[in-house]
Amino acid sequence: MFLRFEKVAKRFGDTPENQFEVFSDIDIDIEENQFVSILGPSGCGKSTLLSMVAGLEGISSGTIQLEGEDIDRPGPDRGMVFQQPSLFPWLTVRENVMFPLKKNMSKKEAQSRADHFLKMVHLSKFRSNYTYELSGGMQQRVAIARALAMDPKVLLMDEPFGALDEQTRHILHKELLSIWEDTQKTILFVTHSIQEAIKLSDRVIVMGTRPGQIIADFHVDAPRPRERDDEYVISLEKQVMELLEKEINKVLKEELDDEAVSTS
Ligand SMILES: Nc1ncnc2c1ncn2[C@@H]1O[C@H](COP(=O)(O)OP(=O)(O)OP(=O)(O)O)[C@@H](O)[C@H]1O
Repeated sequence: MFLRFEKVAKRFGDTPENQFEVFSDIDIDIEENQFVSILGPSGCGKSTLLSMVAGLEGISSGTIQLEGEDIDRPGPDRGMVFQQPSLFPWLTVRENVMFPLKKNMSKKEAQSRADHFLKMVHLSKFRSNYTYELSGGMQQRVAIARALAMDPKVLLMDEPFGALDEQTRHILHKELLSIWEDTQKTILFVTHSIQEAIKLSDRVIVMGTRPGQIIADFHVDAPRPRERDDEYVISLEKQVMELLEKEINKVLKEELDDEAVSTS
């Protein structure tokens, strides 16, 4: 299997008294080139799971393997895109994309690689601009180009379009799908949007909470581009919504109960 999660658990806290388990027994098998989204109520551990694949967060027990190798640290085979593009404002667009490349190749090679990926995200004209001169959507495209330029095997995206307006998000959905088709990357994509997950992905994994676990794994069996008024899409949206609503209500109820105890 290309990317395999086996009995993965995450606990925070360093003493038995303050330890809490975000999730346990997470098993997921992801094939190469698959586009997989992860949905779930706030706090169920979506970002933590992605950070563990990135090697930024330790694994408490279980294993995550990429092509049979245990993941235990960050590496160039995994590229991450966050909700905030986190670019260097003192560098130009091109220099931002070149930045992580310079360690492994000559300046000339890094430049030509950066230009290739800036073309892919339609930002060639802006390569000499500073990133603060760009809109939020354009900055996110720079972050995507930067992650792709490292030629990772897996692209990890944590709510990459969450802070963007609907129109920009729509454009970037189209761009991301076209990049995915061209580059054949495996994508793991965290989102809060059911529509976004169904529109983009081959699979939609739904996480529940308390305890964190996988409660559903939908294979989206519809050709792209997917229209929102397509009957299949509507029915899948409804199924996912019902599941998520139950989980969100569970979280709300626990939070209200906790509040009642702490104020009584
Ligand atoms: N470094 C940390 N130390 C302690 N607890 C943490 C740490 N990082 C995350 N948590 C906790 O772990 C749980 C899962 O957090 P995480 O951010 O992964 O959830 P999420 O599903 O991505 O949430 P959201 O949808 O709101 O972004 C939360 O209760 C959070 O408070």
